[in-house]
Amino acid sequence: MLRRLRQRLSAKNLLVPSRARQGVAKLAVRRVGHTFRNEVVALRNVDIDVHSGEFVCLLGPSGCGKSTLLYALAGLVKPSGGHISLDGRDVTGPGPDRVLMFQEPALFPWLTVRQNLVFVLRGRRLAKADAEARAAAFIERVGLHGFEGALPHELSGGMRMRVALARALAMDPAVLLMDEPFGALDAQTRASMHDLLQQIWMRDRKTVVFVTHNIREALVLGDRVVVMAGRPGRVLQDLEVRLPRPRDPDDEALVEMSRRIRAMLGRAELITDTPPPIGGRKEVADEGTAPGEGRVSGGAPPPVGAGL
Ligand SMILES: Nc1ncnc2c1ncn2[C@@H]1O[C@H](COP(=O)(O)OP(=O)(O)OP(=O)(O)O)[C@@H](O)[C@H]1O
Repeated sequence: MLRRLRQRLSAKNLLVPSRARQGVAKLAVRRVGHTFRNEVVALRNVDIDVHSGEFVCLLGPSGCGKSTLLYALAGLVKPSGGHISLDGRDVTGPGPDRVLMFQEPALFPWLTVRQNLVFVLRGRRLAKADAEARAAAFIERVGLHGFEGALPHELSGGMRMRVALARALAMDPAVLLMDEPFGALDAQTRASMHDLLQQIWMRDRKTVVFVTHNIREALVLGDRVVVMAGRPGRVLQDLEVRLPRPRDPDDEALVEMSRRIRAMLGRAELITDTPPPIGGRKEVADEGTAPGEGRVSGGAPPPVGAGL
């Protein structure tokens, strides 16, 4: 009882509403809205600032507009309202300052690990020797030393994702945009990718926007977790995670935080413009809990007394 209370109190101090920060944001999202085919309101009035060196997770159930927002940041979707700027310049399309990573590593199957990296670096006009050296450094960084000559089909799913991460980092974008990149990996491989990404981020402090529907993944990785809800897609809360790194998904405070976010999402389910789609939808997962526990599904009653 006392332990639970202590957990709750510490989670309350470690997960707080984000404060407005001084200085120009690296990425500024202002009143962004997007409607598909004049009928699906994927985003409404979204305001987010991402500062240099921040790791921001966009968290929410399927269909709440996370990917639409990420693609708008990438310049692949032109929002129907509002605007987005990067380093003070309007985002009007894709550019080399942003690299987007998907669940699929999207490697060239006929090229080796080294060649996959060198190819994109040469495409960015790096001299051959520089591209080779940079590729070698980033292959080492993701723990694939010794696999430079391997073809993608000779690697496991986790190793292929490491190659995709090495390639994205080697391009040195101003912002790395990640769309559920570890969603297709098994739990153990995903945990090792979380460790790797945390380790790399602690060293490089790259600006990252990471989409997920997994609450613990967001809390393990994010400096901030922007909690979104659907129908229409909107920001519910922008939270700062004050847990020290590296983070453990089974840390008691983190588990308590995930309960609070799940409760918040449960309450938001009851406040929507339109009914949920027929046939249900992907739930927000709170990994590490027993089956059925820790998930938000359509219309679930909100847990009591877990408000932020
Ligand atoms: N090209 C499109 N045309 C029409 N509607 C779309 C299109 N892309 C997305 N939508 C709709 O916009 C809404 C937001 O979709 P989006 O993919 O951004 O959500 P999401 O939160 O990323 O979901 P998921 O986690 O399942 O990827 C959904 O209702 C979706 O059906």
